[in-house]
Amino acid sequence: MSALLEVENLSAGYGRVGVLHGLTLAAGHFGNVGLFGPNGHGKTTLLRAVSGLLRPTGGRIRFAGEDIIGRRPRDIVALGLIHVPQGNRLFPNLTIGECLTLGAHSPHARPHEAENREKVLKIFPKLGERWRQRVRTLSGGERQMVSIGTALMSHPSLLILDEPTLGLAPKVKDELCAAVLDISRGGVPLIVVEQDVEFLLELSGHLYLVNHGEVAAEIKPGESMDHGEIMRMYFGHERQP
Ligand SMILES: Nc1ncnc2c1ncn2[C@@H]1O[C@H](COP(=O)(O)OP(=O)(O)OP(=O)(O)O)[C@@H](O)[C@H]1O
Repeated sequence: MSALLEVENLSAGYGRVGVLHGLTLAAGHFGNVGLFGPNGHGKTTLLRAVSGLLRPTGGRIRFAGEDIIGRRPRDIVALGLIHVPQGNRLFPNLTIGECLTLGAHSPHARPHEAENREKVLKIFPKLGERWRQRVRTLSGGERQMVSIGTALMSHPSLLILDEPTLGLAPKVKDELCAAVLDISRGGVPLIVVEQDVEFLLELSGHLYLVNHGEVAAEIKPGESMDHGEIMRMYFGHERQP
């Protein structure tokens, strides 16, 4: 089966500082993909290049069979590749309802607005209960639900989540992880960056370790590496990142 997203020999960076050095990976052919690795080694840079927010200096990115390097982010969104970046990027004065409606703005998403709204409110019932509440008054966990809900309204064929549980309290994190698993069961393939490898293993059997701007290791479905083995690969010995 050919991959939905193919990244080949990708180089990218900021000014004269190179961050990605010939990174190659594929996603969307075995289901979900998990990315992990030390902080500052290029995961976010990779995702920004894939979604058109950063122009790579070399290599190829293909999505659904099309070369997407040089395309505008909004054209990449129109192809169904949706990226939820790290941190709070919502408009603070919009209500939850307005954010979700904005998510369905593109011509590709509009025909599916009602069906996607129903899905989002099933996954995150709280968003329906708080429909008219402004984003600036929401907790971190609730904002993350709005971000992911808005992305689902964009009718993704591949959804990228960059550290969706960053900075959340354990109980809220568990709720959000359960919602992400729910989304994946609904048939949308995911690429998820997370430091919590246990969660990534629950989500996917296909993981990439990104280190120094390259793929340092790939764990393919069926290789069934356990958490301890992955930690040894990561650190040379067993411990949490
Ligand atoms: N806008 C920017 N300008 C200059 N350097 C940047 C910029 N954004 C990121 N970098 C640098 O690029 C390198 C890779 O950062 P990146 O955010 O891709 O790493 P990461 O693996 O996603 O880390 P984390 O897990 O902490 O999010 C870091 O050294 C970072 O300081």
